[in-house]
Amino acid sequence: MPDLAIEVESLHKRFGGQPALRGVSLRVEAGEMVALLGASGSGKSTLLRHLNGLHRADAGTTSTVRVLGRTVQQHGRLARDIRRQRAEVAAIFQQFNLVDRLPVMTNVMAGALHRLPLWRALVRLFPQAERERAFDALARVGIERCAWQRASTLSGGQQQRAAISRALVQQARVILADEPVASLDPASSQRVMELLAEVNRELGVTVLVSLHQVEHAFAFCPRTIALRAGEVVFDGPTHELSPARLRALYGTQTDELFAKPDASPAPEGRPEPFVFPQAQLA
Ligand SMILES: Nc1ncnc2c1ncn2[C@@H]1O[C@H](COP(=O)(O)OP(=O)(O)OP(=O)(O)O)[C@@H](O)[C@H]1O
Repeated sequence: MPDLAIEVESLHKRFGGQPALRGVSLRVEAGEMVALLGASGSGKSTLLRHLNGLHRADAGTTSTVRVLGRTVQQHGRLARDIRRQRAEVAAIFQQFNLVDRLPVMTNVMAGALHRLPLWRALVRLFPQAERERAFDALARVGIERCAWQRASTLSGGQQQRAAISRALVQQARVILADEPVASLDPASSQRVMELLAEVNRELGVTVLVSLHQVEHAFAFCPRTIALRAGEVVFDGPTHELSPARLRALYGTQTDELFAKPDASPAPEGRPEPFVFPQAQLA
């Protein structure tokens, strides 16, 4: 296994002439859990989408992306074996992770498609071993009872947990999670972040998770990379991101990075979500 899971060198991306990423460079070691923090429009999704080749960097730049030691793209050209590379990299989005009309189990087993012969994949005929793997993965995230429900009947938090189980079935070595908790209530957000941290800690999966809100970075990610207007403005231990430092980095956008206080209590047996004291922001 390579020491570096993710290497980005001088990544540039423009949309319609407007820069979205301006020379981003970063490295993530295998086994790290890193938060990608930034206010709306700072370039988090755009960066993540370059890591699995869903976006191509600007042609004519020296932009380079390597994941798990293999080149994903260079100078705006995708690697020829990009599909094979994606097999080891799972993407979890804010929503629309699942095919609504299919059972949860089928959605989760889709993580195994890259291991199946084409004819089995086409008719979705999954061997028993893959079914068992999928069931174990659902049990790990605590939604095995939903296995045969349509995906559309799951709550937002359960859908994210199903997406994590699919990543487990995929046997991904890197998880790129793009604001996976942005549309969830505090308790569900906490659970989804706990699960990502557990997968990182217990299975050694590298996790790069983009977050709007700094509280989750403090609670779950030892390291944070912060973006502002397409540039890395901080890369270091999360605990060094004091409110004063955030204020210096983000100015009037700082408030966007903190959760609004929530009156509803956390469910029994779960810790209260971390809330950074708002007073310190002033
Ligand atoms: N497909 C696209 N076409 C045109 N502009 C885009 C596209 N995707 C992103 N952008 C622009 O690039 C910039 C960065 O957007 P991006 O979605 O990466 O930010 P973000 O940090 O993920 O924001 P959010 O937290 O709101 O999701 C923004 O100005 C956005 O409008």
